[in-house]
Amino acid sequence: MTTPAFTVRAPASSANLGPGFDSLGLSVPLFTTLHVTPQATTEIVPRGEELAATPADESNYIYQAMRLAARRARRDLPPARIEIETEVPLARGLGSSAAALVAGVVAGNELLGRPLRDEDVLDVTAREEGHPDNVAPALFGGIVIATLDKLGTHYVRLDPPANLGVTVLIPDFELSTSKARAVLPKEYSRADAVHALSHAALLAASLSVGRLDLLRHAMQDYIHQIWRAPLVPGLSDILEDAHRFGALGAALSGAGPTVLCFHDTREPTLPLHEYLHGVMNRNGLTGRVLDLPIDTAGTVVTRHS
Ligand SMILES: Nc1ncnc2c1ncn2[C@@H]1O[C@H](COP(=O)(O)OP(=O)(O)O)[C@@H](O)[C@H]1O
Ligand SMILES: N[C@@H](CCOP(=O)(O)O)C(=O)O
Repeated sequence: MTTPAFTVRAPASSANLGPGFDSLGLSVPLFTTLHVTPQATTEIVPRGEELAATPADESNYIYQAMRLAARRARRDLPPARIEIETEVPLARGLGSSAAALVAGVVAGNELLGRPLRDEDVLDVTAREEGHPDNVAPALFGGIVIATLDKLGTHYVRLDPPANLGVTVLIPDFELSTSKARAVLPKEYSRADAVHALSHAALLAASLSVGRLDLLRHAMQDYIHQIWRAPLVPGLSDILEDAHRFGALGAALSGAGPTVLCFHDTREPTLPLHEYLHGVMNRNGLTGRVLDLPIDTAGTVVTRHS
């Protein structure tokens, strides 16, 4: 590969964290990376097995995202060679589409000489994807609480509390976000609404002041996980039992099928890994279990001279 003019690196994200449906998420250090070189014609080069099925032409989601930046800036996108790599598994609930969207909009903005501010990038990407709980952590890193409504996108970014780490179980099967949204009810009772808003508020507050002891209670959710559980074998068991193996709290990551557990980084995670592998085995699944820190950098642009 010739040296690109610049590289954009956007992280994966874990959305919802239980009750924070469409509003609360965090970023983890698995990256989608774009290497961009201005040249006379546009060339899209997806690399690696994970991206083998993604198009190598202008219909590629990342190129479409770059054009969104140009449209927002009312400019034409200059032609470039765009090489795409990713460590984010697609359609597993780790925000691969948000990482692609954010990376693309940031790359388009960079190619245009940065006419858009971070707030514009957030607004464009949140409107496009509809899930600020993925795009805001992918853009800013850390833990983000965000709202998206007709007044725009508003957010607060938190640095992760000390000693808080993440363990993810990433099954080998794909589950598209649209399929996992289609199983959700259209309406909820007042009791469900009160349960969700009180637990989401407690979760945001607990994360902001480092009350790790409250996470397990605060992460209870009846808005989306019970409806999605039939699509994710073993999820209900993990939500019920993971605390007995060291998890500080557990949730479906995004729309699944990945499951996220919080752990205390001062404690061994081997019992949790053994438990999670056991759940997969009992349900006839294969997959990976990884310990990850919470990413704090968000999307990073590196210029190569
Ligand atoms: N790096 C990428 N390049 C092109 N398309 C991508 C990339 N990452 C994700 N996508 C698109 O996003 C889809 C997955 O989005 P989605 O179902 O929302 O799951 P996820 O939870 O991974 O975001 C993929 O099937 C693919 O169409
Ligand atoms: N709040 C959304 C989040 C989807 O996240 P993804 O990583 O699965 O794309 C939802 O729960 O539908």
